[in-house]
Parts: sequence; structure tokens; C-alpha cells
Amino acid sequence: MKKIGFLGPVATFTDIAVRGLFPEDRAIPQATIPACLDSLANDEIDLAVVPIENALEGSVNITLDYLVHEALYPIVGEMTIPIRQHLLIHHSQKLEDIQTVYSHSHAIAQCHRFLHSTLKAVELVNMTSTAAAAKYVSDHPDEKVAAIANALAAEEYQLTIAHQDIHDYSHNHTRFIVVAKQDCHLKTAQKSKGYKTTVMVSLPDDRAGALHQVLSAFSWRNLNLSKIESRPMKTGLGNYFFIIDIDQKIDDVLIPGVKAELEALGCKVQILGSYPSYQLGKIEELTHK
Ligand SMILES: O=C(O)C(=O)C[C@]1(C(=O)O)C=C[C@@H](O)C=C1
Repeated sequence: MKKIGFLGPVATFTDIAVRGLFPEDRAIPQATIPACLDSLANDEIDLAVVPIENALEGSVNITLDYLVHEALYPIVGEMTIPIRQHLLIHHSQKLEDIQTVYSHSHAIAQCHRFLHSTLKAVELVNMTSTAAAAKYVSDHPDEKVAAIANALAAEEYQLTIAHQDIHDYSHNHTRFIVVAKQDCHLKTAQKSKGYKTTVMVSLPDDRAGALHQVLSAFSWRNLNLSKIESRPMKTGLGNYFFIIDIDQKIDDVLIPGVKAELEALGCKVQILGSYPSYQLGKIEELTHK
């Protein structure tokens, strides 16, 4: 049985993703995304599961940055789950009295339309996760506060769902990565829908057409890219690195060929992982409710 660290507390979306992919393993909640990756570094857990991208709000930058700058461990898997956000209140409170809404910044961003139209005057406060927000509301029954979180959190923290499905667009999904200290094969009963390889590329300083050359190296080899994201290198304005997801498993020819070609052009290239990709079903099925 593996120890799986995840962004906690119990009943975050990350927890739901872990229940879906590793139902037999021991899930250990961690307070924050960096704390989760630190626990991996300290050998307190075998695998870390953290959110990386939401379909409405984009990348979870703290995950990308911490992975690249602080804990450069391989990605050994990814999973995507559907996301349903609800507004949760304590049963002793009334919706019309709510003054403050707590949640993870990504969850708040996914519900901006609803917040703007229905709860215009409320204060919005970021928490470390949606379940941390639900726990806060549960622990403070006298405060006029609500949380944006999922149905599992409503059940876990005994809150009432005051508004269901408040995310702005129905196609709401979040992708989570599984990180290990060393590359390994995941043991799960789920069937993967394919493989991905993630590479990190930093360009040589200030050279015209460098990004075009990088993309050409993938393109003429017919390597399909599912994501390209730039993040600051934190060495000065205008210095960026790129995280590129290739839609296939690492092979002996094409991906090593891209790496060699980019290095010859003066880029730094690091392969962050080549791993199976899982698409998990409905939240209700994953939490057996
Ligand atoms: O707070 C949670 O429940 C999380 O698992 C984090 C997180 C995120 O970082 O994007 C995961 C899924 C949702 O998109 C909202 C929040």
C-alpha cells in the first residue's frame, strides 16, 4: 500500500482524484501544494498528487513553479476529473445574510459570473483549498460565511448546499499530476487513455525566432503538442521558460531527436516525465455517492 500525499484537507477535488485513481492506497492530506511536494522530498509519502490545470482558469502556477524551482521530481501520471462547484453554508445561516465567501482562488475564479450576479456585495477570501474553506465555515457557525466547494465537502463538514453548480461554464475539468521521487509505473485499476511527455525548455538569450525554431523541431517530427505554457524564470523581466506537453510516450528516436536539436540551438531541455494519462468519471462515482 502506497502513501499518497494530496492537497487537503479531506474532500478537496484533489482528494476525489486520489480516491478515483488510488482507491486501495493510503491518502495523507497535506496543508498546501508546496507542503505536499516537501513531504515527498522528505520521504514522508511515496507519491504526491497536486492540481496543475483547470479548464476555465488555466494553470495552477504554484504547482509549476514549485516543481521547477524547488522540487524537480518526475511526473509519473496525470488524471483529469470533472469539477462541480457548489455554494455551501452552515445550516444555522441564511443565504441572504452571507457577507464573505471563502475558497481556493481557482474555485473563486471558476464562479465569477455567479458571484458577480448573485452575491455582488460579498467579500471573497482565498484559502489553501476548497475543503479548507468548507472546514472553516463548519468550524465558525456564528459567522456569516459561505464556501465554494464540492458535494463531498458538504457531507464531510456537514454543510448545506445553498446553490448547486455555480461554476460559470459546464465543461469544467481539472488536471492533476502524480509526482514521485523517482520515475516509476503507477499501479491502478484504471485504464489510461494515452501517454504524455512533458519537457521544460529555456531559450537562449534574446535570439530572433528562437521560439519558432523550438516549435518547428516538434512540428516536422509530427509530434502533437497538447499544451505550451510560459513561466518566468525569476531571473529578470522578460526571461521565461516553457513547459511543453507532447501527446505521446517517450520513444527512442523522435523525442530524443527533439532534445538534441534544441540543445544544438542553445536551448536547455529537461524531460519532466513520460507518463500515463487517466480520465476519471463523474465525481459522484469517484466518491461512491
Ligand atoms: O481546492 C481544491 O479542492 C483543490 O483540489 C484545488 C483546486 C485547484 O487548485 O484548481 C482543484 C480543483 C478545482 O479546480 C479547484 C481547486
